[in-house]
Amino acid sequence: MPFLKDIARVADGLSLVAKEAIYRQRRSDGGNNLQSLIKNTLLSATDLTGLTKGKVRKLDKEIDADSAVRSDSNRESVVYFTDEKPSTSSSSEPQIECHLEVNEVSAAEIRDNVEPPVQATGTTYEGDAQIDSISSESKAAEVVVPATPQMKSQRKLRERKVPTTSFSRALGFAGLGAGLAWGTLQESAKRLVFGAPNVQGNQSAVSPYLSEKNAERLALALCRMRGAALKLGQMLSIQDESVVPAPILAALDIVRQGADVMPRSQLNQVLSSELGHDWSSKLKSFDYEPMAAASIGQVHRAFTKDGMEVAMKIQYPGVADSIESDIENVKLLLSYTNLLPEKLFLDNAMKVAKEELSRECDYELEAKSQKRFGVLLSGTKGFYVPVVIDDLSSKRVLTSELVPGIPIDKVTLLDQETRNYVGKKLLELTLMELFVFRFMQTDPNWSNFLYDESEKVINLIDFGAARDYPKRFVDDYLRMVFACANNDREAIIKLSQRLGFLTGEESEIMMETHVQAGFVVGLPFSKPGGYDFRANNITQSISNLGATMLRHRLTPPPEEAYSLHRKLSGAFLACIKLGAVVPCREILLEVYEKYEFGEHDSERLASGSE
Ligand SMILES: Nc1ncnc2c1ncn2[C@@H]1O[C@H](COP(=O)(O)OP(=O)(O)OP(=O)(O)O)[C@@H](O)[C@H]1O
Repeated sequence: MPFLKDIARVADGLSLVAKEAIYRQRRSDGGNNLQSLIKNTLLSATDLTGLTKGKVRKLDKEIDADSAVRSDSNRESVVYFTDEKPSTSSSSEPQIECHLEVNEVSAAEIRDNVEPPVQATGTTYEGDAQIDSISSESKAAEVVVPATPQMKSQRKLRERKVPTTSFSRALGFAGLGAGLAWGTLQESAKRLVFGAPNVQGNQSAVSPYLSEKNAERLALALCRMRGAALKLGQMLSIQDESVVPAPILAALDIVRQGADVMPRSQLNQVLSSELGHDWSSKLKSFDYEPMAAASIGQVHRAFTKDGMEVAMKIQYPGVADSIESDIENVKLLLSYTNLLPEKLFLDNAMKVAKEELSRECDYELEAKSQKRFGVLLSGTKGFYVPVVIDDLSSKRVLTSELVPGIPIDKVTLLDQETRNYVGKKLLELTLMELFVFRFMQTDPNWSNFLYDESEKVINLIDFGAARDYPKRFVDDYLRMVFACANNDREAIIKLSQRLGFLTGEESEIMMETHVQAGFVVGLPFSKPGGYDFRANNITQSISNLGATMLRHRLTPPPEEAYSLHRKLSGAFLACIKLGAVVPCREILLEVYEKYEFGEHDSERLASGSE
């Protein structure tokens, strides 16, 4: 009785709204607020379900959707500050002396000529359907996330306040839940009358919950909510269609086109409370048009008093305090949709996500990691970490030297030699982080690597997800990578048990699938000479095996694996995207030969010796 189930879902969604209303009523000091409460509740709910409100931003620069070229003729968003009149007002608005000076064109602006003006960030992983399409060099740049026709058009970015209180956020999720349920009911009714769409293998055809409209609802709500839910969505997007349904992946693509943008008043409030009311006195100019609207914060270009061009990452208010509840709300939504496979061990993934997100919201920690990476990589050719500007940074604002460069997906437009070089550097960096520093930036989002062609340098940004790995884990992990590279079945099983990927009680099919997955991952490292990432569809094979493992595994992966595998698969996907030819085995051997295994287990596995 799917129809009854849908009605139950609507009821669930509405009961979430009602629950919030009752909760709010209990907290309020009487019945006076009831009327406005009901009004606000309904407004918030319908606002999020309809998602038609909000001020559409008048961008200074228009996107040319095809060429992604932006016109820089109008820079009204840049505000200039003078020495004479530092802002001392108690209001959050900075003192504005004059507008509209014309900046010199900087390297970063040149870079922006190949980027949309407000760049959404997010984990730019591709599902297998897209990886499939990379079969030749010429196709390397054409990979796109599948989007429904409705979604393909560029979404107009909206200027909308971030819901900051836990109440308004919970209400947002409740509204979304009700909206999704209502959408499901509508879709079910449509199907009753017109019949279900007959698209083979398309999950949206199977479940009315996954209609295109609902996916769009979900995406736009995430864009408004921002924060943990959005980040979680990005994390989920690493999964392919066998795990996360295609319409949801397509919805996440909308999200990547740009989260909503904070209105100026909210932005000024954050800047004042974080850097003091005189924040503008430390700057020559500040561009209110964000360079990027990310999940946790938005990034603005500015010039310091001494003329350094900087990127200021400003956190959306409230997101740090609502991680826990946001994730619980997402979990509720997911479980009531009943869409994700049980063996995803969602609870574990959510727990890890909570920890990662709280770290990512702490920009002081990120600044520390950024500085640490700066030191670690200072002697390594080909990489640069921008300097942190301490007196313009705090727990919720992070200011760094602005660095030029194009993100990895744009490097695909450059020649083969350059793509090989960038692919090689990315793989070197990944192995160095894990096996040399034991400290890794675990967010492989392509726009976190900005390639500066003139210097042949990859500028590294975004260290929010940087973390240490214990020596013992890294020791065994290196042994396992080596076992995979050498097709050593026994060692793979032994190490997988030691690392906690297997319990030893698994079925034959699970064991075999696990070993096969190890062989596939080890393939690029298995033979000397350049490995051509265009030649084999690693991710397709892994995904097929992964689907089997999801059905048969007995234990969730060790905690370290979530971030590590995200990063490692990101490095592979980047090489695939680049269509690069990379001497992977040589890179691994160099690391392996210099590696000093810990005392706890000095045994080198037989497969480890060359
Ligand atoms: N120092 C910098 N120089 C140049 N561009 C920068 C710099 N810092 C940030 N950006 C731009 O802002 C975008 C977002 O920055 P960043 O990745 O640090 O934010 P985030 O909130 O961590 O994003 P995410 O949603 O990926 O976690 C980057 O992709 C890049 O385009």
